[in-house]
Amino acid sequence: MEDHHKKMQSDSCDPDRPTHPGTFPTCEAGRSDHQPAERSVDFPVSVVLPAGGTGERTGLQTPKQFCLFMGRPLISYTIQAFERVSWIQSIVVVVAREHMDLMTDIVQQFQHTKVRVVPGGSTRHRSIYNGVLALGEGRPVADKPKVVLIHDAVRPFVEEDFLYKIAMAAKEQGAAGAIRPLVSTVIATTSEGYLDHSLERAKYRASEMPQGFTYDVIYQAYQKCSESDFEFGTECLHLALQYCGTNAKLIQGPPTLWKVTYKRDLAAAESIIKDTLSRSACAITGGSAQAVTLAGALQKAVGALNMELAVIPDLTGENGGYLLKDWNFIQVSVNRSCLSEVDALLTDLEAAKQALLHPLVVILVLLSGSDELSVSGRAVEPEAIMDLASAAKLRNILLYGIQLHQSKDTQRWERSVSRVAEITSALIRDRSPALVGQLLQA
Ligand SMILES: Nc1ccn([C@@H]2O[C@H](COP(=O)(O)OP(=O)(O)OP(=O)(O)O)[C@@H](O)[C@H]2O)c(=O)n1
Ligand SMILES: O=P(O)(O)OC[C@@H](O)[C@@H](O)[C@@H](O)CO
Repeated sequence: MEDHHKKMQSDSCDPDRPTHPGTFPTCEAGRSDHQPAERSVDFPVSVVLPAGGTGERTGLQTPKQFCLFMGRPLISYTIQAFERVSWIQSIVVVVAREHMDLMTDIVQQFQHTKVRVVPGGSTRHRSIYNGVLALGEGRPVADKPKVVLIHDAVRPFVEEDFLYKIAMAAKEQGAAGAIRPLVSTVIATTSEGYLDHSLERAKYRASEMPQGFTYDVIYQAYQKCSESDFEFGTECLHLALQYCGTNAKLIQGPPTLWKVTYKRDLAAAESIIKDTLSRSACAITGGSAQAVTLAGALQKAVGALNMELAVIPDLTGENGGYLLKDWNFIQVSVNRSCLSEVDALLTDLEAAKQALLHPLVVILVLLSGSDELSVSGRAVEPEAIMDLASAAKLRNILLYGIQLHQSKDTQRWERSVSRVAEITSALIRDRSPALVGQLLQA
């Protein structure tokens, strides 16, 4: 993680770790071909993302929702998780007044759609209420959402499937909420700090997010609740029951619904998202027999490292879809035009805008000692790769090089391919800035 944006305090979200550029997707995105089944929702659904807190429990100056993971703030991933859902019409992000400009910049920088930014309040409930009011103010009843999903902005790992369940239950029941089994037992303490009693854990659940409400229920609940509720309350479902007599439907959600609260959660979130980025890659061979053979061997070797490798000759026709599916590309080359092939790939990637939301990895795997290459007689100049990599970095693309040597000795060849696979996997997983532009030897 790293500190956000020029406007924020100069504070790294994780002073122990170097900051590095780049961005990454919402965890559930994985590959953008990971498209959940299209669902039809025949009523308008809007979202309120409370993001007006200070993140005090992280111990950082920068509020956790603005902490950067490879160049992109946490809240941008949460927004994307909702933006990708076709049946969600609008998203209201509620931030502290002093962060309104920052949040507007984030919306513009990462080209978020459907998003409105409104000022929060001194407590979470006040912020949520401001968001609910923003959904309805100045709009005729017909334009108000039927269902409002409320979700902490610091819970970036949310899937469409579960949002659908909550939205449908909220429509039917008036209110619905995510729950998870308790990990620890809940106890009550005496004023002197001794045990008063403990609750039977099996009878209780942790209330998580997202929650869903019909607009009328959540609006009325906030209209009727007390100042004490606004000041000290933490549970919207309770307000629906207390002030609207609406008993929320409770739905057990996946463990990924957890809330980023402490500093360790930031590290966990980054690790999960980096893992999502690293699960697949696309090898482009140019069609040459030697490159296809090498790519096939590489596909098998990275498969053993739990990475899925698609092998295609080029990115024309249907294969162009890979530009929008993947974030890791391996240009397998055996001839002297390898840098022009890489340059063409970089141009295609920039046109596809995949690097807007997260850093792309491009690895040139260069087979030297092959017939074509020996004919050209020219090895690739490391400086040329570095120059290309410097230009790519400006487009949020991390370019690396790996060179291996053709060998007729089967064992030596297999060892080389295995090393290429290990280096490739490490480069994709770590996205290290230090190795950008290097031509590593396998
Ligand atoms: N006045 C507030 C307080 C909190 N929140 C939001 O409510 C969500 C859950 O709250 P929490 O995890 O408590 O966030 P913080 O209040 O920022 O954390 P802390 O209590 O550690 O300061 C967060 O997205 C937070 O930004 C909000 O919109 N307005
Ligand atoms: O109390 P915090 O503001 O840290 O977090 C809010 C949580 O309490 C809330 O998200 C769930 O418990 C569901 O209401």
